[in-house]
Amino acid sequence: MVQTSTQPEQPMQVERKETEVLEDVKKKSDPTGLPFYKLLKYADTLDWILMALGTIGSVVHGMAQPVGYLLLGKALNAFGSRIEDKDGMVHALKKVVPYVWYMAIATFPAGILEIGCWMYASERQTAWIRLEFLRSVLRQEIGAFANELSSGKVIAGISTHMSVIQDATGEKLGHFLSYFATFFSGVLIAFICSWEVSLVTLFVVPLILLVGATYTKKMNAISAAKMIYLSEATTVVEKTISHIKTVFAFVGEDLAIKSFSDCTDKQSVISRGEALIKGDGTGMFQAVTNSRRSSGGNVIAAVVVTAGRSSGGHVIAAVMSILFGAISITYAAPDMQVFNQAKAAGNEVFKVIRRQPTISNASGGIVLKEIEGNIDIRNIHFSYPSREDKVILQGFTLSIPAGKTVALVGSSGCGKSTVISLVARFYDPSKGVILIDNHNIRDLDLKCLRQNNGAVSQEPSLFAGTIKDNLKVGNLDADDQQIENAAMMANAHNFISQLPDKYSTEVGQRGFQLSGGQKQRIAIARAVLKNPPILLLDEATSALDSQSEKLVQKALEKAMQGRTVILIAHRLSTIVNADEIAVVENGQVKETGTHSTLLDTSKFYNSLFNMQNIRVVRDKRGLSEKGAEIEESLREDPEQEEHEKRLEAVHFFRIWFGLRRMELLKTAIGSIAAGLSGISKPVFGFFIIKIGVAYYHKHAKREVGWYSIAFSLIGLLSLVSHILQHYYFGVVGEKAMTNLRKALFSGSCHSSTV
Ligand SMILES: Nc1ncnc2c1ncn2[C@@H]1O[C@H](COP(=O)(O)OP(=O)(O)OP(=O)(O)O)[C@@H](O)[C@H]1O
Repeated sequence: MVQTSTQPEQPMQVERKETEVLEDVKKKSDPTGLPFYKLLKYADTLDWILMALGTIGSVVHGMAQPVGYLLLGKALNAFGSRIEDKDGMVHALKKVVPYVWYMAIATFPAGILEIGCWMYASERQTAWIRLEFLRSVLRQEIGAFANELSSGKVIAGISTHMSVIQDATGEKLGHFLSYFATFFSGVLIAFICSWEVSLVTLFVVPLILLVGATYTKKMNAISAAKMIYLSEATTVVEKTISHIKTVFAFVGEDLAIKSFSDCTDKQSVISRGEALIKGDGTGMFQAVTNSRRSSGGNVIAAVVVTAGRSSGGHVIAAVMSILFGAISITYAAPDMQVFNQAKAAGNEVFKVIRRQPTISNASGGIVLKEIEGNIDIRNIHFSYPSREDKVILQGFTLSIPAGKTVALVGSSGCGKSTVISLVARFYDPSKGVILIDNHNIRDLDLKCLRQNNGAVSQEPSLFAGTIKDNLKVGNLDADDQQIENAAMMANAHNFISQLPDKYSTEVGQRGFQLSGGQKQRIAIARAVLKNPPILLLDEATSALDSQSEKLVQKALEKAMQGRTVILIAHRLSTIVNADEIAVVENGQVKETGTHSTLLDTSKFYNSLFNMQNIRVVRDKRGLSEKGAEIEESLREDPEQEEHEKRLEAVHFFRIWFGLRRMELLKTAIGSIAAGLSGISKPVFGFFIIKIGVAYYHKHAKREVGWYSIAFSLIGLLSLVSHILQHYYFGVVGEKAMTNLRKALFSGSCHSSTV
């Protein structure tokens, strides 16, 4: 059973076994990803300059640490070699102190350059990628949106994926370079201080790289899969919210939450693996670097010092520079994870950017100055790309002379709307041609074709914004008078004038705050404002009551005058005046004629007419539009606001209270482990100083040996604590996120019913 917010106390049972999900991961993830440099594809000259400055900042910032160890080594020498001579010690220290100041002064602007330049450059580049992504999405053919470009994928692409790319190509890249600068400058300084000790210490580096490579490979696959599951979860949310009324009407909240939970559960399973790999990886890094600090390396250092080949301070500087250089590479490991995520995200995003639409709306093709509106549909065969086996049109032929109105009738699903989609060239037929003014529409410029088509569809689609914004979609240059005239023609002006803000009234997401009939009248007004020679009306009056329908019908008749119209309507009253009516059956035009001729010749048309005469009598009883309905829906409810605030608070606390006792125990263990990991660092520092000073003592080798054993034990403890810290916090963090997502999602699903 899947946990929902209504049953938060029930344990989440992950139905899929871990192996099953990881198999899925292998199938879904593209192990190659996108080469990282391709993420910088949109960098212009200014970006490259910013990145160069950022690199300088990162390198200087990164070098500060080993330079600091060098200075520490020099200070230790000043102490160690002049323990009895205080004046000499102070004199030697005075030589070192100015360099400490220089270093401090240099790191300040370096830090600013590192963060500022990288962040600004990545911000600029992702703005371009976002734009290209959106351009590409809007260039695609309609068919692509059924599958490849689902709304969830597009939203995840433009938001989640983009912020991962921005993070990786900005701040994280700066940090990454800084860590590597620490490593390389550390190695250089170490060799200058003592090449013998450096060589021994360097043995640790291949091990670190091996651990790093294994870690990166595993994280790669996981990052890609997480992206996919995140997109899936986003799609579920988008689908539910965009059809929230239907979800409520069919009590589909629990089903929606279950689908969402399935996605987040898969993500949880992956995240558990991720946390383990992260813990193992970080712990191994620590173990490998600490292994060098153990007895063997330090004893060799003691030999070098007692043999007089180097000073104690320089040996300490050499060891610390290489080790902390290697540790800084371990700090770069989480950045590498972000790079992997960015490569996976980039892969998804650039796939969309590179996608070539089968019907391109990029300029090209014949631009007709004026379209008369003769439409000739010849022997069209068509099936939808997502269901190629189901043939919708097979030999559909119809001629519509300019200025005439042809109505299509036929049983539901026979392909009437499909014909309209083909005339607007949302799809291309597999066989046959559609000619407009004797030009194959494939040869016409797509924008020109669509600018000359005005469509009002079965489901009028309005954008969030004002009524005026929505009307202006038809003609961006229209003035207020033209807008009002179009609204009058569509019988929309009256109800718009009664709204509180008239034409400036917000219609809400997808016109949520308007009734179906009002939305449809705005869509008609929008098409009228466009003033196209060809009108495609697909059930344009379907959402209107009989009284409004009559008024709109009159308006449409006016609007249809002088234009070529393809009209689809189930209500015959809408089509009786059409110049020609075509009866569609089995993807073909079976009969044509006027209303009166078809009543005699077509059995289908005749029975449709008789059926509707009965219904019209019934319909008349119940239908009436409530003018005040909208004002009511536009009014804000203070109690609702208060309730929402309370819900917000509840959902926030639910993130933590939703965690069961086991998770709290894990948090406690993770916290203790994190505390130990943190403590281990100053303890290491303490022993390093102890070892450094021991080099100057009589029994240097023995003392250094003991300290080194203590060092190894702390190293082991640090390994275990890092693994536990990352694993438990990773698991609990993911659980808390899952709880939050579910609480938010179920909150929005249930909010109207609570
Ligand atoms: N985007 C799509 N992908 C796959 N199949 C589709 C798509 N749109 C419609 N169809 C299918 O194509 C067939 C014809 O649909 P169409 O909308 O053209 O029918 P219609 O005659 O306009 O129906 P109605 O009168 O109910 O609106 C239907 O079987 C429908 O399921």
